[in-house]
Amino acid sequence: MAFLGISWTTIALTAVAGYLLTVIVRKYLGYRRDVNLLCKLPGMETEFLFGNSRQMPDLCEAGLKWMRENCGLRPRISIGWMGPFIGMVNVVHPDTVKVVLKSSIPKSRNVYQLVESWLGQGLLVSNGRKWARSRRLLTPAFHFDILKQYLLVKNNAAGVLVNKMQKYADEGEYFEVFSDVCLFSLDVILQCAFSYESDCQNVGTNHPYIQAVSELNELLADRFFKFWLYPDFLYYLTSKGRRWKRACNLVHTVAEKIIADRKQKLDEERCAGRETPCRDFLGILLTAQDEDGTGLTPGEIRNEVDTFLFEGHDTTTSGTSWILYSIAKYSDVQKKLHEEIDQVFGDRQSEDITWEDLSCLPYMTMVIKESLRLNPPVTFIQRVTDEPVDIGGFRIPAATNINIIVYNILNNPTVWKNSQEFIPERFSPENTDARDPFAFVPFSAGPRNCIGQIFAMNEMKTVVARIMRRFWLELDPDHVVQRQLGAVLRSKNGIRVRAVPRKLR
Ligand code: HEM
Repeated sequence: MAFLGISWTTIALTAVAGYLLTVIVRKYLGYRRDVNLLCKLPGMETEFLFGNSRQMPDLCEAGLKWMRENCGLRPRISIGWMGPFIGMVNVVHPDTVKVVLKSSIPKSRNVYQLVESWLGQGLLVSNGRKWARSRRLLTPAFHFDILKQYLLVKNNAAGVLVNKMQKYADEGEYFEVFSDVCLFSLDVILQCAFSYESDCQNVGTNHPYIQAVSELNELLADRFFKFWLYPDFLYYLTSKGRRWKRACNLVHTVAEKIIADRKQKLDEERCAGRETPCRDFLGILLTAQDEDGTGLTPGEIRNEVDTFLFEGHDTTTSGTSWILYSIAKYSDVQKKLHEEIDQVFGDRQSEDITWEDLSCLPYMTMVIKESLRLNPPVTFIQRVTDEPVDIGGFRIPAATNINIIVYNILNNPTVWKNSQEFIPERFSPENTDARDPFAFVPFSAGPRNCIGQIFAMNEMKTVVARIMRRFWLELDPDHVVQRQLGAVLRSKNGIRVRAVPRKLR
């Protein structure tokens, strides 16, 4: 069969080829239009084929300096190119950050997919309706009444840390802060999230569950900067990918067992008519329900428990460690802190921090905020536009990655005068009032802000107050601390301090 002498097969193939060509041309024109829009943004010179991807000197002090310098040159918005084709918009000023954080622009798959095999579609990773439902069901777990009862856990865990520090102090030794603070934070979150008494502060890093979590953190930081290992199927072919899988399995098995045990207990209580309202995080997760009575599935509960463990442990470790570092570095700040603590404690014997104490520590709160500003645990957040959006006077096309560079926002020299100086008074009420709230975003802001912000602030205040009650901290003068970017901001070579009992000074 033929039409005007041309076979139907030829006609069909020509039509398909024409259609494909049209699609390709339209895609290309769309791509050119988007690139032209992005090219209007200020940016650094690019390198052939590599774009700007090879220009950051390192992930330590030199890299941070480079980030600050670039922010000084382009203090609102800029474009960076990963290779020749992928444009990334960087927002570093309250005016531009605000547009992104206040919106519902979703999280980018690029970065968050790396943790999906561990955390699943938990609160940190999910988007849209799934995220909104989880956020609504989980918010009651952070009600003040619940946070109040966590204070006992935090005090007990801080007591273990302080006693450890006492031993170092008795021997007059400098010790590395980060690892002990990490065990403390893990102890707190394991008890609060899982009701899991791990004794990890005494067992140390040998506990299999703790080893697996710290291995996952280490592997995540390593993979984060190796974008060629982003596809899971490639990563799992490597030995690190196989280690990641093993560690994920172990963490999931432990979490599932704890959840099952707790569920069984709840069922038994219910059958025996001894049911009491659930006041803790895991209990709330197990009993949370939508209006139609649907609760979270076992998989969803595990994802949330894993999410809170991850978000609630490494971040507070980083935050607390950098606070202790700043206190040890600035002796005038430390003196003022001691004065405030002494006033709050009066002649009380107990070293426990009460709920009321937490709101009577204004200077400590300023010190914590200033430390979070200079050394934010989370340095970077990523979103991807789902439709065109206007930011800072520029049209940003759909499907563009937006980097909210938290570190640069908090160190932006056009927003923070003498930005590299440690000045807690920046956060006094009179200095805060005039500042745009989106200038200070260590916990992010807007609908996807940190749900654990108050939990974290309470934890940091409690442990720092307990340490300040007993000790004077000094930095090891022979140890130069090197900051390092990763899943959180940590120290490449640790933070070494000496704790001197205050009564001996
Ligand atoms: C100093 C400590 C902390 C800092 C600096 C911090 C910072 C942040 C930041 C910047 C985000 C936004 C991340 C993004 O958009 O990708 C976030 C989200 C989140 N944080 Fe925190 N965080 C801290 C402690 C905690 C704690 C203790 C918990 C839990 C107990 C927690 C749970 C979460 C969760 C679940 C999210 C996702 C919220 C959502 O998307 O709805 N964080 N945190």
